Amino acid sequence: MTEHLPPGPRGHWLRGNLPRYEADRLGFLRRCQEEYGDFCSFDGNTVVVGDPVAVHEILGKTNAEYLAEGTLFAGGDDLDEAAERAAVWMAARRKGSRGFNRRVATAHAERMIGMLDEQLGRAGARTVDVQPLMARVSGCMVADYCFGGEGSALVETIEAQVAAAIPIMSAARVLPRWMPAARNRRFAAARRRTMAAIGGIVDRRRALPAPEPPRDLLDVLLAARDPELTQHQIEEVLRVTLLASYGVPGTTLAWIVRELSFRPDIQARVQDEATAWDGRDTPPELATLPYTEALVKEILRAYTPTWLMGRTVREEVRVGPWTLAPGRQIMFCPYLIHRDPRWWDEPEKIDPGRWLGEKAPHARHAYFPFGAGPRTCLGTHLGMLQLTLVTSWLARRYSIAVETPGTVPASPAALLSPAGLRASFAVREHEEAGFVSAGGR
Ligand code: HEM
Repeated sequence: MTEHLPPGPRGHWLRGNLPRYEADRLGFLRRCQEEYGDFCSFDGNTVVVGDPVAVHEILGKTNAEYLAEGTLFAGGDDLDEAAERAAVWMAARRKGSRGFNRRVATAHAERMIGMLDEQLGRAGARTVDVQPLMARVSGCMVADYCFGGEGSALVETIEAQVAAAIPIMSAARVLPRWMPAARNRRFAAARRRTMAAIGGIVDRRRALPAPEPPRDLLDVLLAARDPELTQHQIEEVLRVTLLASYGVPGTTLAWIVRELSFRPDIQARVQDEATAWDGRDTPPELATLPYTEALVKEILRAYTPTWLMGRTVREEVRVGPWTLAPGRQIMFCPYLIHRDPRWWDEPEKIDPGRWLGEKAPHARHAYFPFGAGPRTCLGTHLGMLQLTLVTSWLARRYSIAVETPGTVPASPAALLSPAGLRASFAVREHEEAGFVSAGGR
């Protein structure tokens, strides 16, 4: 078959569409869709897909016709080498996914509210930047999930690696990894430190008797049998988990903070559910927080942290009416699909209630904050649990004062975050006693 790419804006003769994209990423993608429809060439190498059914099909064929390896906009990756990396990861992922079980998640849930209290306690009465604060909370949570109490020693190392990865992940012009650019060198050094820290914890834990039941993801990975996971597989599952979830729930929490303070009606309903729970030793069951969970789903719709995703074509494929050659990049924007009036009623309105009806509030495949297909998020259940419980506890225990909540712009970089959101968190008088848990106070 001959390649047949969709049309798209011509752009500058040398720099293509990058300058206009960089000036207003979401606006540019939206305008492309309005002008060219659901399939549009960003440049001669990257195709933007806006049709949710086509996106779902692409995600479903990942590892076969498409690869999740590779970075957005980057062309010329070695496809065989990327497919090899995908196969190694999938073998580790299959075994590692056993560590994402209900028992480990429940034990972790009992500790995570204490982590939120600790971080907010450090902020005291000061007005602080919400995004980094909540990123730290989510970093502490994932480190705890992976390593229990030992995780806290790793939080700053991971934070440094994420900081080194952001300029690479959010850039629209990608430099090959072998290029000795400062940002690539910083990333490589941070990655070496992360791997050394993870390897050290795995070695120490391996030398100890295995606890029953397993307390965290590392315990589960070390206990895997028939066959056992290799050291490399264990370290890969931990590395990918730490990086994939570092900051993603935190970004969502930052948007939730904004929404709770911006919308007293929503805050009141979340508080009602939170205060109906009278246990102080165990976190509430998710089933008792339907409105809070609906708010989390709604925020993940309207402010999807992973606002832009992509795949690399591995074999010649047909995408809608177009034919793409191996090596082409596909890009799709969950943010735009989640706000498209063809698939949603009143998509610009934040309405948790839309999730409380019998029927899904959207057209088929038009909601995918956790991705889909064989590379879907491993922490979907855990992420929902973390976000719902932390939101409930935030609304119950803290009075939040946000500076200018209505004017916070969405900043689409590596993640979609509320740029410049600042707030203070004061403990409500009747909540002074706080939550009592093993990992908390
Ligand atoms: C707000 C919460 C979260 C959101 C919105 C989210 C979203 C995502 C998305 C969109 C992907 C890419 C999926 C794809 O390419 O199809 C992903 C991958 C992943 N997520 Fe999450 N995530 C969240 C929380 C978590 C948590 C709490 C963990 C684990 C502790 C986690 C672990 C992972 C892993 C390991 C992958 C890589 C999967 C692979 O490549 O095979 N995520 N996540």
